[in-house]
Parts: sequence; structure tokens; C-alpha cells
Amino acid sequence: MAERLSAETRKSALAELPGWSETPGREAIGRTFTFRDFNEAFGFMSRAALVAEKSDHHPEWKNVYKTVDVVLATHDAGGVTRLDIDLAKAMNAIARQLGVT
Ligand SMILES: C[C@H](O)[C@H](O)[C@H]1CNC2=NC(N)=NC(=O)C2=N1
Repeated sequence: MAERLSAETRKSALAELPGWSETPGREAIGRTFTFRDFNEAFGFMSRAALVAEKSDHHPEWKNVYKTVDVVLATHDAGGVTRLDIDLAKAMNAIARQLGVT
């Protein structure tokens, strides 16, 4: 089972994750992605969903038109683990391919 990261490790991991920040009021990280339109937002979600399924690690996310709000935490560990950092990195890579840095 993935180990919960300390506040210090979480903060240094966030420094490598453009656009991501701590979620106020809970041990989690979050980012809002804004795409060109709904089609690209949903395309992002489709691709990220495949990565999540493959890693058995799933996001908490909400899509409104061209925005996707994402919160990542490892429920089993009660905080942020490497799994969340890796999924955030993968999401940033997918977004970059869609022109969103
Ligand atoms: C049994 C299965 O491995 C677990 O329920 C997985 C599924 N996806 C998950 N996703 C997230 N974000 N946290 C978890 O603890 C988690 N656990």
C-alpha cells in the first residue's frame, strides 16, 4: 500500500507539478484544467481515465463545459501518496498534448 507523504515531501513534489496546489481543508492536491472546448475537456478525461484504471488509482473530478476540476488523494492512505503525484504528472502530460500547459 502506498505510504502517505509528509507535508514537506508533498510540498516539494508540488514544486514539480505546474498548476497543482494543496487542497484547502484536506490532505489532497488539486488543479483546474481549462481546455478549448467540451470536446477537448472530455478527451482529456477519457485518456486520464484509462491511466487511472491501469494504475487502479482514481481521481475525484468535476467537468463543467471546458473545465475539469481534479482533486487527488489516496483514500486508503488518508492523504497524498506517490500514486497521486504520478497521476498528476500523467494528467499534466495529457493536458500538454492538448495544448494546455
Ligand atoms: C481495491 C482498490 O485497489 C482500491 O479501492 C483503490 C481504487 N482506486 C483508488 N483511488 C484513490 N484515489 N484512492 C484509493 O485509495 C484507491 N483505492
